[in-house]
Amino acid sequence: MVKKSQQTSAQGASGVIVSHFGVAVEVLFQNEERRMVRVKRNSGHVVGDQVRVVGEVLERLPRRTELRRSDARGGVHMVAANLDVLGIVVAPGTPAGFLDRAIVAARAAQLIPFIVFNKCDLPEARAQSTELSGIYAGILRFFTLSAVTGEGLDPLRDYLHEGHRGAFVGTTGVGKSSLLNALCPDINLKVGELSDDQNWTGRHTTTVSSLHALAGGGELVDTPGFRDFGLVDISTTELVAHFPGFEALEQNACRFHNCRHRQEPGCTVRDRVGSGEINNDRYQTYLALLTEVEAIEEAAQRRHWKK
Ligand SMILES: Nc1nc2c(ncn2[C@@H]2O[C@H](COP(=O)(O)OP(=O)(O)OP(=O)(O)O)[C@@H](O)[C@H]2O)c(=O)[nH]1
Ligand SMILES: [Zn+2]
Repeated sequence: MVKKSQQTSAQGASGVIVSHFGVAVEVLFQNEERRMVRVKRNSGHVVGDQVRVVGEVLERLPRRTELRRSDARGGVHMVAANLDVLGIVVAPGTPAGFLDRAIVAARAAQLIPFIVFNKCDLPEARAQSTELSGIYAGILRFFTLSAVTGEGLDPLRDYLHEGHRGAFVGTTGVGKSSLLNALCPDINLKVGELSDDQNWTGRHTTTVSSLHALAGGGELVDTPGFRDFGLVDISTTELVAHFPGFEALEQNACRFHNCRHRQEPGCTVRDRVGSGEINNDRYQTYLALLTEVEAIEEAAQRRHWKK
């Protein structure tokens, strides 16, 4: 009997990268087989990459989406490929502005964002979750839950079971790990098993990132290196195109195609704020964020000119 993976070895067998150990990746093949394949450090492969394996050579197939992060020194790193959705996790006390930025960044990366308001068991959670769901629940999926007590987890499970592949982002301490553990109980177990394999993982087991299939459908990517880092900075163009609250705006609604919706004549956004169709609070939040993003862009330009 020739195994299916051997039959297809000439053209290569295709699969998806489900774990990354720095010097090796684990590939899950279409026939459900799993195998480790060595890669060069910084080879550019990430979890979620669709690959073809010929012998020991990995060929990466084109990506649908890319999730990237920036580090403290402004470097940009790829986190995961081919995600569909991005769960933006907040909890009581999350700084205002984080949500809008994260939503814009997700949409710019062609991921569908959804919001998880975690720690709803805390007494101070109620007022803030009501306020945020009032703003966002009409715009995107909004889940209020507690990763610790399990309250409110089922609607999120159902959403993921629709077949989405996603990951969670959020500031430190909002409960991303707790949420992953609650949704995929096998997560700790898996990491433990793999770290016994010293030949492949060596000292680098702590940086492993992995893709987990949920029993009822859907997949979640655990991205340990992502926890403390922000999403890649957004540009003014992305902000204008993706700000939550401006969804109903048709393309080229304003007189100028590159309208920033501030002072420009013929600005449909300002008209709609005037008529109440666009919420004024949302508009003011947009203007504040626009000013901030412009300042970041100008500072980057100045650094560029000095070089
Ligand atoms: N009360 C309450 N506490 C929670 C909940 N979820 C997480 N926590 C607590 O919040 C703290 C941080 O949780 P983590 O899951 O480590 O948060 P994280 O977002 O992964 O944090 P980083 O790894 O630093 O980014 C822990 O003490 C958790 O026990 C929740 O639903 N309710
Ligand atoms: Zn405008």
